[in-house]
Amino acid sequence: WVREASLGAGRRARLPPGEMGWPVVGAMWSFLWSFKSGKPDAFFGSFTQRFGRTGIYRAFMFSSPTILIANPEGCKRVLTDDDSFVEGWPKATVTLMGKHSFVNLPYEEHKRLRKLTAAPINGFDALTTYLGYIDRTVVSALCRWSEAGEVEFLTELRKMTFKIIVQIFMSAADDATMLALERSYTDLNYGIRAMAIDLPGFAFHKALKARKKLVSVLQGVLNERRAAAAAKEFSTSSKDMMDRLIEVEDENGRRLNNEEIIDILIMYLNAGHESSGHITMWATLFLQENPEIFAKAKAEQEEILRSIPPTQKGLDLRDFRKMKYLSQVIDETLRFVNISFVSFREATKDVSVNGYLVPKGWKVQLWSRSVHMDPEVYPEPKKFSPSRWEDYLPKPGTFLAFGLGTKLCPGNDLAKLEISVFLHHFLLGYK
Ligand code: HEM
Repeated sequence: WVREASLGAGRRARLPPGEMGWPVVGAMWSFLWSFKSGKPDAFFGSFTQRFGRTGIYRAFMFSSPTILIANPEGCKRVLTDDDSFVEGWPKATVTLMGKHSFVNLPYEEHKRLRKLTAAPINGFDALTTYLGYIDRTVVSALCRWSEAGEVEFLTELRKMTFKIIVQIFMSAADDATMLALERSYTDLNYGIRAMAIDLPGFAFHKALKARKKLVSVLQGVLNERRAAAAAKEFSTSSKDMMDRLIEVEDENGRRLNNEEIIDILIMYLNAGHESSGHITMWATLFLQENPEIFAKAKAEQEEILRSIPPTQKGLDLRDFRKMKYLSQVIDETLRFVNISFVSFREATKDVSVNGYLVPKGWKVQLWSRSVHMDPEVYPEPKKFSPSRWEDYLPKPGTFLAFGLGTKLCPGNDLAKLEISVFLHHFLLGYK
């Protein structure tokens, strides 16, 4: 009531339907309960049931009055309007990713660092450079697991995708560094969407400790790099992302300090392995569970293998771009699993979205999960059906697996390539 009353009667009347829930916790219990109890759609579904299919509601979450949006037009409007909306992630996310990471940067600084870091990850040339390493890492992982008897699939996949992203960002990381980083990321991730309660027993408390470890490991690597640069011990091999971040200057000649570089690395290394590992796992399971889809995907891989000239060693990037059906399997997995189920923003001014008021200073949550599960957008949404993507170009705002606008995931093509390489080998040689 306190939050809403301060808006005044005129603005209050234009708010979307909804309720602010319990004092202090707002809708957090019901949000956490629905995910913890394996019913992730129950939370948003309860708003639709109680307040109608407006696709835009008000609630109190993560200690802030919040507008929840789950319709394609509303999501597109917010994600593409950088004047009216800035990042609005919960306190736990910003603290754990770091105040200099992309979840908290001013517009111009974000633009500059994004340009510097996105180009060397995506695009034809960059991906061609990484393909060989990805292929070798996948093949050796599959061989190792098949000899190991029983392995924990997701854990191993996360190790595999982590190895790839570490190679891209800090090429020379040794095994001990890699292991130390990877263990800490597991704890860090439990705290990222949690409430920021720094008391023993809470996920955020454990995650803060993990962040400290990550900072200390990355600080060590960074110190070594700077020392080597000072001693002019330049490596003759090509620059990795850490080198680029050390060398970049803004228009005034200012370079990034250690704190800034570490926050950017913590964010990229995390974003660059968690989701890819999960999506690879789910895509593999869906293929295994659906023999017809498996057979069709396998036939496509065999066809592509047959089409490569005998002089060509292995598949190149063009061959991966020919994998139409496999790409549909991956898109359907992204839609169906919704690993990045919600994005967070904050309104910098009063804005009208879908005819309702989003008040200045309020948080905005964009529920891509609910857009992907809306039967009016995707008929029979709970059916895993790769063929729904055949000759289908999603309208803007209807497929948000990688986001939209200036924050669109810079690793989208890299992620799809990693998943495709894995599924290629899995389909042809394993079950
Ligand atoms: C299947 C795998 C992946 C999924 C589903 C995914 C999903 C997303 C989504 C939805 C966003 C937008 C968040 C927003 O709007 O606020 C995002 C941003 C981001 N992703 Fe990914 N991502 C994946 C893989 C990757 C990889 C491989 C990398 C690194 C190379 C990466 C790095 C990032 C970064 C740095 C951002 C922040 C971009 C910015 O703020 O400008 N992601 N990702």
